Amino acid sequence: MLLIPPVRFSVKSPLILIKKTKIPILSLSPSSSSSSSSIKRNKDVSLTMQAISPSSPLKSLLLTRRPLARVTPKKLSVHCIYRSDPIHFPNGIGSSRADWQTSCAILASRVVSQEQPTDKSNGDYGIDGSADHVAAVNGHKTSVDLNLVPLNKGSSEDNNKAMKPLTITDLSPAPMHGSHLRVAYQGVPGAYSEAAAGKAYPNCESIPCDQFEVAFQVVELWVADRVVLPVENSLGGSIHRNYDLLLRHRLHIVGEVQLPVHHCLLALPGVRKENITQVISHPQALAQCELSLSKLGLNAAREAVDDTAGAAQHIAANNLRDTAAIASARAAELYGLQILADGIQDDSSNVTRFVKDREEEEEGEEGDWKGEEEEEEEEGGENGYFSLFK
Ligand SMILES: O=C(O)C(=O)C[C@]1(C(=O)O)C=C[C@@H](O)C=C1
Repeated sequence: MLLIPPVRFSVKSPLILIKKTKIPILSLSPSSSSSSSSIKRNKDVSLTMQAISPSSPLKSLLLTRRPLARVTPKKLSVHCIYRSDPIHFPNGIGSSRADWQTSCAILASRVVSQEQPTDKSNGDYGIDGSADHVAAVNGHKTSVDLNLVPLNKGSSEDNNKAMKPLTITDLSPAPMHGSHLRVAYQGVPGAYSEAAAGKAYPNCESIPCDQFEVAFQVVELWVADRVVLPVENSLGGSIHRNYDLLLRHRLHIVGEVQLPVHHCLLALPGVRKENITQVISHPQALAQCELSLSKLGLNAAREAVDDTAGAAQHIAANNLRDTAAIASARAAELYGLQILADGIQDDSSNVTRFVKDREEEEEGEEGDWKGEEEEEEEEGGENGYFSLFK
């Protein structure tokens, strides 16, 4: 797993950005009512995904449609500012993925061209360059707009890209194996789900998402290749909400990984147990440490938040000197907190079971990814924790 280098909290939050992206309006449902939609169009028709960071992981993807003047297809590139390099698609097909994205941009331009304003006074997008943009179809003059991709005069390189037709390989799902597999998880860096992603897919590029729903969507939209999500804990039992999500989405379970969960009580440096009036964490983590918290003599209210590392991050961001978080030692390191107590899970063999999902396979594809799991088992992958659900 490509572990994200620890960031000091004072440093601007790490971002993953989709820059100046021209992508088609896919089956992206504006299902979230979140007001903090992360994809916006700028005035140059770009879609911009902003602020995917520990403080603000990948959020629900909402598109707003506006009248558009002109579309110039460009490549999609996803950047994480922990690393200076763009995300590469595994097994050497980076260029074909880029081509796919360019091709999608062509489709997008066809969609958005239907929204183009009727003012063509600048003659910008007529294929023949004429201002009134009258096209000939089958020898007949017609005033119907053909919605053609605009040609950049003088730029044959751009035009070649724009004219490239889609092929079957452009439509194949994201590559499966090797390094830089992109794995979505719910939470911020330091969450146990991030650790599970790294255990399930060593060398993967983990993608934090603020909600499980978003983690599912990013796989469906090929922003990520996999999602890893907790379904069961040895103390807390089944996580029903995630089973529901599995039923609702077109993702397929391809394996499981079990993660020993070792909780710590974290607070700002210098804060003592006696100062703590509130303990915040993921509800599962609170449940898994209930007895230990009492034994520690903490006279503190419990408050549930979205994920354990998010709790640690919240304390650091808001300089909360009366609040402690239950989270991992890695979260302490990432957000500059001290460990007040270590190993506070009530059961020393506290284990959470995560499943690995990928987009549902197309017909005829099954053999490939099944082989992938079998291969991992043969290699003793995940210390024998893998099992197939199929
Ligand atoms: O909050 C996190 O760090 C998570 O990864 C979620 C989660 C869970 O949903 O059960 C994962 C493992 C632990 O059991 C506690 C919390």
